[in-house]
Amino acid sequence: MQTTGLALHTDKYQINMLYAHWMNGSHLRKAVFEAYFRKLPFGNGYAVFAGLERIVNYLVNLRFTEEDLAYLAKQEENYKPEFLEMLRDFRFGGTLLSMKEGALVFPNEPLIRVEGTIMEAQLIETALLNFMNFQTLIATKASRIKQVAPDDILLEFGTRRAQEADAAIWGARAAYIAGFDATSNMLAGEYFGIPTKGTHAHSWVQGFESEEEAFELYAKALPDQVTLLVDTYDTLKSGVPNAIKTAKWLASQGKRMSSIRLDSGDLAYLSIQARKMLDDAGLSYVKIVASNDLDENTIFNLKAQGARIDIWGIGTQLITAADQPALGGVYKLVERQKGDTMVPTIKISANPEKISTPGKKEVYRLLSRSDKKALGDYITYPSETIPEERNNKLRLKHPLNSTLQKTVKNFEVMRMLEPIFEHGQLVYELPSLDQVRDYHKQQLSLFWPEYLRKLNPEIYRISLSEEVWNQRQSMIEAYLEQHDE
Ligand SMILES: Nc1ncnc2c1ncn2[C@@H]1O[C@H](COP(=O)(O)OP(=O)(O)OP(=O)(O)O)[C@@H](O)[C@H]1O
Ligand SMILES: O=P(O)(O)OC[C@H]1O[C@H](OP(=O)(O)OP(=O)(O)O)[C@H](O)[C@@H]1O
Ligand SMILES: O=C(O)c1cccnc1
Repeated sequence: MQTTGLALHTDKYQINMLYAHWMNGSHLRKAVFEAYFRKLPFGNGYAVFAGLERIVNYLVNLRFTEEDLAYLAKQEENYKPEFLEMLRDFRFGGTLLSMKEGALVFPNEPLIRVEGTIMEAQLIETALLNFMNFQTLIATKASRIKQVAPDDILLEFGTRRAQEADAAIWGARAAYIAGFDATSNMLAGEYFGIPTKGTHAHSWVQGFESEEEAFELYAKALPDQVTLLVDTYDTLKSGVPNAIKTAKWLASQGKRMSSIRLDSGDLAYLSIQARKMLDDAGLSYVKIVASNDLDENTIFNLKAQGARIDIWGIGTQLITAADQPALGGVYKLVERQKGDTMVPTIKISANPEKISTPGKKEVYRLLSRSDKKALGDYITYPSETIPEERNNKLRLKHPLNSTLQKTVKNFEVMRMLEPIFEHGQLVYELPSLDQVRDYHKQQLSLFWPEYLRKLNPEIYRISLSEEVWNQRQSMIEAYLEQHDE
């Protein structure tokens, strides 16, 4: 897993813009960018924010190596040597605020805010989105799977199908944040302390004269962790009976076999039959693991069919987010320096959903004082104050449609954007992975189940303060007036 030497993990257009700013003398002007996404993945009602640890590692180590500079010197753009000299001393000196990993997050709210020179804020766009988009996507997919099997054990098995090594490792971590229990990836276990689990493959069984012999040898070698894959030949006629023999032998040695694994066929039918066979043999403690292209929909269906599966091994569909393989997070300039002051900027688009919201912003989660449940997220300018007294009241405005309004009363506020870097100094202590998991659980507990269900969830409201809404509207109108023929 690469943590250094990532300065060129960026799009060429960023370097070209930095160069043009440098030529123009504007590279040290201040700028504020915000990262957000516009649409939730998988038709889910929320996303699970992840990627911050990777972003922090990247920013702490961000510098151009001699090899990077030599490579830049060879580009057809003919960057001047003085520019490359300036890059040699480059460090991230900006201020960054972010949602915490494990937070439930929603469309069109800032997830990360970066304030710094144009140079530093622009350079990092590509890597920051790369990390945030992938990890948030996988954490969200994992959270959907967790929603359908909240009390079962979930194992992440995706490495062989992941889009290369980093995706496997950070994907395993993202899945763990959202409630998976273990990963098969040993490197992810070593780096992050994620519990690791492993059974065996068909090749173990194929490698011996008989299935019975293979099971016996495996149990002898690893008597404390025996899970036998029972579908190499015939699950019910040979796999399960042979596993029962092995389990009984283990019991005679004072050991308990952990589980059997089903990896093909009708998993509902086979698990029900296998459960019965194990119970009849007095092996009710032996659990059933299932794998084979599973996702939240197959698991939900299998449960509806009464499948007796205790542990789910989930690979391809999770690690590649197969039903939606990208999260469309974007990074937009919201303020720029003009003379001695910062002014808001807007991006206009014919598509109203793509018009950005100007000015640097805060995100507050409003929680009902009576039941502590989330009422909506509220986006303000940092200078605004929110009424915090008892019986307080606030008018919420839909970001795109001013006629959609709602009044909320008697709420508490949770400030969502956490300071991570201040003028280049890391001011945030990265939590342990288990703290991130706990935070995610707390976040889930703030939401009514209507927002969390996997099919057609209730839409959670994100609202702009009156001030933000008016600023956005006046900039759109100013633009339209200017361009009115
Ligand atoms: N009872 C069931 N209801 C719904 N889906 C199921 C059920 N049992 C298995 N599945 C799913 O159906 C798909 C079956 O895939 P496929 O036909 O490729 O598997 P197979 O033929 O059983 O095994 P193999 O992987 O060896 O080809 C898998 O995604 C599996 O998880
Ligand atoms: O199905 P996934 O969710 O990706 O889970 C991981 C899969 O990887 C292994 O087999 P592999 O796919 O390598 O071979 P197989 O299809 O022949 O079982 C394992 O037996 C699972 O089926
Ligand atoms: O341990 C397992 O059973 C396993 C691990 C990765 C992929 N498939 C299965």
